[in-house]
Amino acid sequence: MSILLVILITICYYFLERSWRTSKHWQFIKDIPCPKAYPIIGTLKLDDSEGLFKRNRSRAKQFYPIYKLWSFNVYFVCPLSPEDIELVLNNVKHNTKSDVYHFLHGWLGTGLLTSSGSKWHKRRKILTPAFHFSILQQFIDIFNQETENLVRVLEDKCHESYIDVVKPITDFTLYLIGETSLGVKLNEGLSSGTYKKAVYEYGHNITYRIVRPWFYTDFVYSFTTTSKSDRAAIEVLHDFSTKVIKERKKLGIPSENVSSGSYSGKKRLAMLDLMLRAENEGADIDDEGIREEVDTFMFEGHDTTSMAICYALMALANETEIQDEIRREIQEIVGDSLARPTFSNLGELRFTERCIKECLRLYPSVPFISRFSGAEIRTHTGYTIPRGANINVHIFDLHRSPHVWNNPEKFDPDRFLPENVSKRHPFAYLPFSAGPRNCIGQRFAILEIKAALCGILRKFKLEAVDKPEDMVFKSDLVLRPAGEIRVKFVPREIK
Ligand code: HEM
Repeated sequence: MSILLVILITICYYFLERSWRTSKHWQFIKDIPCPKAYPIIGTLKLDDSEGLFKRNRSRAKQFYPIYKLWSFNVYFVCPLSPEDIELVLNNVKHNTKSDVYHFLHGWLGTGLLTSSGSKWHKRRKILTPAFHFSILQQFIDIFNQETENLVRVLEDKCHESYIDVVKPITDFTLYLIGETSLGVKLNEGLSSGTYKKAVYEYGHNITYRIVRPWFYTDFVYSFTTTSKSDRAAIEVLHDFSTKVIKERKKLGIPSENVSSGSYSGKKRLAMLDLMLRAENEGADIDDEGIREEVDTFMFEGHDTTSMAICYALMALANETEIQDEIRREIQEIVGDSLARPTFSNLGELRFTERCIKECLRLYPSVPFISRFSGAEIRTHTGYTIPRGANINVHIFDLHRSPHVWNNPEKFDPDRFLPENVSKRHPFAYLPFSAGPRNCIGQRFAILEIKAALCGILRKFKLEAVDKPEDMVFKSDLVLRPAGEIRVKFVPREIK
């Protein structure tokens, strides 16, 4: 019996391997370099999230400018040079997200981040006005108010030898996205702690699934304990977003105040209000669609900025001169009093902005994105990526590539002086991605990070506890640390 089973398995293996090796896809990608591969399982490694993060970094070093990964009949091509990445991101033909985004559908449905085709196009058109300059300007008071609340939380804890900044900063960014884009106070009655826990759980499970191609099919995956934990997380996440929408609806559908240049020519509204009014006016969005976008924006709008601020605090604690220079700029533009920065003050903080850009280079909150090629791509390195390929863009590797950046590990905000930017390839720096599917919230994010740094650096001197070279990351939906992000906060005398 067991001999028969071995023969059967061997025959299956033989035919699987043969059909993959003779497939059209393999003919295109076979010459693209790849790590050591075995029959059938290919380059498969059952890494945990820390291991996967580390392994991807060493693959990028070893295989610049391009490599592939494959296992069974699933494969990913990973271009690493700005020239090849531009071919992928700057072409509407490759606008569709790859197979791995499918793992987010249970939570985010097909909202703006995960949708494609005409659905994505219509939603992007509805939502773009929610990030207009005039809307951001209206948010400045909320940014300042929440920053003051955050500073109070840090003051309460600053006698300790360090603060793990992840919790207070994530609360800050979550409350901020709630109050601005969603128009709801998340710190009042809604339990954001369970929401954050569910986000971590879901992200963790995605890495587990990514490295196991036999779980790419929903049916097979649905029998796993990880899938059970996904379902529990989704229940919490959807319960939270449903309550947010309910809270907002209690305040009534936004009125039809006439003004120009916005969705259907009316007054500019923040994200959730805009969608509620769009639904009310018969636009192509229903309750389910609104929930998808609330889930998408609540996640994209808080976890990304939270990580950006946390790493910025850690990096600046290790760069005392640069920290002082930012403080001098804030003092000059906003003043040394407790005066709240205005919208235009924040715009004028040019050195601070260069530092934020440098933080996002070294610590891109979204370290990895992925696309589905809608047409053949002839790379600059002479390979052809076939139509229908999953293409991974590792932003983290691009930003730390010695082929692209001099002394890439060094913190140097001067890289973002206009004269230096103009010497670089436009796709060398992509914290917010680029092309038609770039980040819709990037101006919001920069403004938020500036407001937070302005409030914190005026009140505290940051001292290093964790060093950049000691940071251990894990593969997740955002650039998450494996442990804490520790910074010492020393109160300053403010005149
Ligand atoms: C430092 C902060 C942020 C970073 C680094 C960041 C980065 C990115 C990146 C790299 C993408 C492309 C994702 C992909 O192609 O799969 C993206 C898309 C997106 N981001 Fe952000 N993001 C940030 C903040 C925000 C904020 C504050 C919001 C909302 C308020 C937001 C909402 C979105 C949405 C909805 C998309 C999908 C856009 C589309 O496909 O049309 N992001 N972001």
